[in-house]
Amino acid sequence: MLPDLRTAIATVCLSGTLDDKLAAAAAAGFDGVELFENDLLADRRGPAEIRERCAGLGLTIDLYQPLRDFEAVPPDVLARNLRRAEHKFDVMAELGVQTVLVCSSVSPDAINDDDLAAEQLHLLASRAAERGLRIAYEALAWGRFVNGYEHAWRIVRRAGHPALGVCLDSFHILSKEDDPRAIRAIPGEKIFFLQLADAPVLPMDVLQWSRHHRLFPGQGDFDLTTFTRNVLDAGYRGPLSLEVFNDVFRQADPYRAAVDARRSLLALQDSLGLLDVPAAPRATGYAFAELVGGPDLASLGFSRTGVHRSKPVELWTQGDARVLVNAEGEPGEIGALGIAVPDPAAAAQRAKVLLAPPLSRTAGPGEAPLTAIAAPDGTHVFLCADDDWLGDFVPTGESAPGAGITGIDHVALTQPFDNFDEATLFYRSVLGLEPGATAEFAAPFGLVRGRGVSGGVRLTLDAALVRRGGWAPAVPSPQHIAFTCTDAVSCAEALRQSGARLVEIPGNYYDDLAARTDLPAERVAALRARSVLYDRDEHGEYLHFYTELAGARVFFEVVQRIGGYSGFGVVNAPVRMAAHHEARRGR
Ligand SMILES: O=C(O)c1ccc(O)c(O)c1
Ligand SMILES: [Mg+2]
Repeated sequence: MLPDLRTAIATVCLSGTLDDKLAAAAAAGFDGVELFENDLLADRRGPAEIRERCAGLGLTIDLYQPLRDFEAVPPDVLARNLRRAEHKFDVMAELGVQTVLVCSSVSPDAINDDDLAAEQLHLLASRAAERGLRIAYEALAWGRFVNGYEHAWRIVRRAGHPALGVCLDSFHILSKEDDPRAIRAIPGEKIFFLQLADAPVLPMDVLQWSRHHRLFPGQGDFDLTTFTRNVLDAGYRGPLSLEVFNDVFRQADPYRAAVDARRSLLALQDSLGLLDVPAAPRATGYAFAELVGGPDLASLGFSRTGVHRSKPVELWTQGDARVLVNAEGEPGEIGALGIAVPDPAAAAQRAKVLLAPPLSRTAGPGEAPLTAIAAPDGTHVFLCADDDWLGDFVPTGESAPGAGITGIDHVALTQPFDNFDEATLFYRSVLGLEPGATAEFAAPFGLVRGRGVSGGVRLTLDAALVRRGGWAPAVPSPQHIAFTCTDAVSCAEALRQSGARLVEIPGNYYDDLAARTDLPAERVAALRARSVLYDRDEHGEYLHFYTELAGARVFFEVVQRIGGYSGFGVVNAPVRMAAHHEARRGR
């Protein structure tokens, strides 16, 4: 039997007043909350009223937090701390919450003495037990003397009180690279609470890292699956609770952030085998990419091979590259992606369980029923079987010779910065695309962060880290479709001949390329003559070139992968961005 674990979220994760947070947590389907003390203090309602409000929303209060700087102090400080704790116990009784979090002391009053810490926590636990309450002791990674979970557990064991246990927080444990396997040595009933947070690995001060950069599970670099499995192996059956301090989430619409949060726990439960959901689809490629408005595809060698039976949509093809051009909507952006999956119904069921917003679509008579969901950036994602959907297009019989484009390599979707991590988790959990390393590069208008996600299809997500003032272009950053070819130099040559508008790359780029690589001079000359960019990694090479902007928000790339090159030519992005800006402004 799979344990049916409850899910909770700390109110500190979400934006707004306490009521905004509670309503959002309930709407996203959480079972409970960790009530952060400051959220209570700022609320006009008394604890009993807040308890009622939570009950009305179907939420339990699973933890009251935090009680700070309690243990291992001189007698006069202890007396003050007990008085403070008694007051909190009164509040907890009214709130109907049983467990309070005590985080390891950071106080200058604290003494480095485990026996004293154990003795004072024992005293606190016995006061709590008199009221039917319990104490969960958590090692903060920056605790003055106690900053590792094994140390906190030693103190709890030494104290030996049934109302005293540990709270395990994945951030404090994984940020220090502590081995989570030792968690299995803790009896499950002594793990009173489990807090989950992911984070990008950042070599920085751990307190700052924790307070600004935590992420929901699946969005960062930590292995939450192995971590949580260890906790469950120990016998813990309490809630899976998110405690994520993040500057962006704290300003985001709490309803949206709560859904993102809940999706992260559903995906984690799935990775642990605890969720009844179809496995992530194994995408087999792009069925199509859909552009809104009409950029010129003929000059790229595409043929208009079909027109939709009932909608103002044309099908343009070249090799296996299929682009739909939709006449309806804001011109010049990527409106939709068609992803080919072996079992669209199963993929749709998974998307539903993982809270992907469904899009209602009307299929005309005889047309293929396609499931579509909305990605966080608004892109419509169609889950397609084989080529069924092609039957919705009436063939035109048109066929141009083509320019050597053979398929779709990747689609690059620019994200609003605030949705970057949400988008990564969406594509990862709903579609089973694995994120690659995050790269940052200096573009003409500031730092850009980018990340590929891939598995059967490749996508890149990028976002400007900040956008301020009126100097940077007001138009949203462009998106692009990258096509594959087998010979980038000859493809660029052919497209140039046929009048395609390709980006011209400055000579400085090639001078530098010759200086930093061992490429033969003729090869550099051939790249230079056609403005083809170059990159390589330990697996292979990447040759690529770009079209000018073909609408307000879109351009095309053509790429040739040689060997097992797995990147996206990110090093070359700033050169391309400068060229696009120049063209937009009028050289
Ligand atoms: O940053 C903090 O102070 C803090 C408080 C409570 C926690 O559970 C925690 O992990 C961190
Ligand atoms: Mg914590």
